Parts: sequence; C-alpha cells; structure tokens
Amino acid sequence: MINVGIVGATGYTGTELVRFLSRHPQVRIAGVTSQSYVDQRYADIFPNTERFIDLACEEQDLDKLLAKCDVIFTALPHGVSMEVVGAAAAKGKKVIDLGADYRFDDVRVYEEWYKIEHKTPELAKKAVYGLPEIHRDEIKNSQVIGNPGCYPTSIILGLAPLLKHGQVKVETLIIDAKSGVSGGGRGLNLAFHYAECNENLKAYNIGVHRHTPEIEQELSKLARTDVRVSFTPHLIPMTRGILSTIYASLHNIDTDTEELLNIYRDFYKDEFFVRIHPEGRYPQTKYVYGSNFCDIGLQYDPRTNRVIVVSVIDNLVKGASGQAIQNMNILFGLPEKTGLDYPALWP
Ligand SMILES: NC(=O)C1=CN([C@@H]2O[C@H](COP(=O)(O)OP(=O)(O)OC[C@H]3O[C@@H](n4cnc5c(N)ncnc54)[C@H](OP(=O)(O)O)[C@@H]3O)[C@@H](O)[C@H]2O)C=CC1
Ligand SMILES: CC(=O)N[C@@H](CCC(=O)OP(=O)(O)O)C(=O)O
Repeated sequence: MINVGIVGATGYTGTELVRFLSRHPQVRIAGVTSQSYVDQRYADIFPNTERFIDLACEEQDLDKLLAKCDVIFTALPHGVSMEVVGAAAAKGKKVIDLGADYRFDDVRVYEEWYKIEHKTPELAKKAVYGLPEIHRDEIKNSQVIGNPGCYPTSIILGLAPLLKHGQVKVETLIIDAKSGVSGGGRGLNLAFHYAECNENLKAYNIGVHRHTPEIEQELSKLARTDVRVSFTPHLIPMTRGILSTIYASLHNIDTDTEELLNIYRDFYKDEFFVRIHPEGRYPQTKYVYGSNFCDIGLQYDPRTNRVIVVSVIDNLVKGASGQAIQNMNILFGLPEKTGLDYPALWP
C-alpha cells in the first residue's frame, strides 16, 4: 500500500483527493492536514465522506506527517506549499503540488506573474509539469510534480494534436474559457457569493490571467516555436466544469472536420482519459462531471479556414485532484486509471 498525506485536505481539491483516494485500492490515507479544523474528525466536517475515512485533521507538523507517508499531495494556495515541498523532497519523498509553484520551467516567469519569490528555485527547475498525456515519460522518474492548472489542462489537451502536427498558424490562437465557481476554492470571496455570481456571466482578467504563461509554456514546446495566445476566462454560475472554445486559423485550406478529427483520434489513441467526439457532436461539461475525462470535439469552418475546438473537463478532477492521482499512479508504476475509472455523473 502507498501511504499518502494530504496537506490542505479541507479545501475543494483536498476533499476531492480524499473522495477518490479513499476508494483507491493501493492507497492508505495516512494523514490529512488543515489550518482551521485541527483535531476535528474529517467525516464530521465533510459528512459525504462518512464510512470512507476515519481520521481527524492534523496540524501541519511536517516531521510527523513525512514519517508516515510515501507521497504528499499539497493542495494549498500558491506560495504556501514551497516549505512543505522542500521538506518532503529533502526526505526523499515524492510530492505532487496542486498549486502553481512548480509548474514553470523558468521560475522568473512564476515570480513575475504570481508576484511571489520562489523559496526552492532549484527544486522548481527539476520539477516536471504533470500533464500525463504529454509528459508521461518525464513524470515516471520525477520527484516533484507541478500538477497543471485547470484552464491550462483543458486548453493544452485541446490544442496539442494540431500544434504537434504544425497544422495551425500559432499567432492566431484565441481561447474563450468558462469555469464553474469551485475553481475559485472554498475560501470566502465576494465574487463567489450567490447573489453576485448566480444568473450572471462575466469575463475576468483579460490578457493578464496567471494561467496565460503556463498555457504558452506548454503550447510553445508542442509547437517548437514561441506561442502567444489571447486567453479570456469567464466565471459561469455552476459548481464544477470548464468549457474552453479555441479558435485557430489553419495553414492547409484543403481539409475538413473528419480529417482534423482523425489527427486527434490518432494522437490520443492510447489515452483512456481523453475522448474525441464524433463529427457534429460537441462535448458538454455534464459529460465529464465528477470524472477524470477530458472530452474534445471540433468543427472546421471552410468559410474562414478556422478550426473551432471545444474541450471540457471537471476542474476539480482532470483539472486538479484526478490528474494528481493519475500522476501518483505513474510515479508508483500502477496502471494509470487505478482508482479513477469512473464515468461522469448523469444527469
Ligand atoms: N479549485 C480548483 O478548481 C483548482 C485549484 N487548484 C489549486 O489547488 C490549490 C488548492 O485549491 P483549492 O482546494 O481550490 O483551495 P481551497 O481554498 O478550497 O483550500 C485551500 C486549503 O489550504 C489550506 N490553507 C489555506 N491557507 C493556508 C495556509 N496559509 N497554510 C496552510 N494551509 C492553508 C486550507 O485550510 P483550511 O480549510 O483549514 O482553511 C484548505 O485546506 C490551489 O493552489 C489552487 O489554485 C488547481 C486546479 C484547480
Ligand atoms: C473560477 C476561478 O476563479 N478560477 C481560478 C483558476 C482555478 C485555479 O485554481 O487555478 P490553478 O489551477 O492555477 O490553481 C482563477 O481564475 O484564478
């Protein structure tokens, strides 16, 4: 059994880690930490987990936690996990960080966009960007995983086949993405109050969203050239889910939807968690709700010579905790879908 510690277990991604890991056949949850709920029984705070976990929340005592764990998940706000990740790595433990602190190849980019000084830059340099469908081989041998952001997961998977095959004019990429409110975490924030976000749809952080450099880093590697994107996130009044609509102009004017879909089918032919929809059917957030799938559909528009790709994920699963467990499975040589092969809820 793999002994797992979850630091920040009382946030939305932390509770989602507990939900899946408590049913994972190779895992024992050895410790869960929180700052506000120390000594409280986990299943009393989150009654949905009753019968699945019988632990109380611990304060963040790293020596105690690391002594009983083989792997640590850090589900903490940006900038807070570096101390934990540094201590865990120093003890030779594997760490999967769900925040942004270990996602960047160049820590200067992180420091510029997050306005946080990195405390373990050497470790950040060695960390691997944990998108299994793109970086599986590097993940296998890594110690620290920077688990991808939610918007970037949907966008990078939605564009990877076209960029890898040099199909699109990279300067034309436009991304319109919508996220449910759980993307903002469990903490109190006026923007997520019911009366402020219900029956409302808004764009935010246009041109300055902190996921922009993360998306560009990975798309540039796939395209083998510098990629810049226009990325506009929106907050939509639902609990879970991200839908990204991606527009790109093509080099080739002699193509059609089926030919482009075949590029995707081929690229993802061995990927359990990526599903390509047939021509004329576009993915909806409900198709992936509560599951680790990324569903992708597309349409070629011959009038404009553009392809329009639609990519959906559950932000808390493939966009965070599910993907983190997929990474853990790879790190420990387990079949990748262990503990994760559930279809979405329906309806
Ligand atoms: N929500 C999402 O869809 C996604 C989130 N992420 C990232 O995952 C990480 C966790 O996100 P999420 O679960 O939504 O966040 P939440 O705000 O829901 O939870 C944060 C957790 O961290 C704990 N915490 C907060 N501040 C501190 C601190 N200063 N020291 C120690 N513990 C602290 C909280 O403890 P307590 O409950 O006791 O206050 C809680 O357990 C973030 O980096 C986020 O950006 C990544 C992808 C998607
Ligand atoms: C709706 C909403 O507020 N979403 C968050 C992104 C979700 C998230 O947690 O970002 P990471 O994946 O980088 O951790 C935002 O726009 O900042």
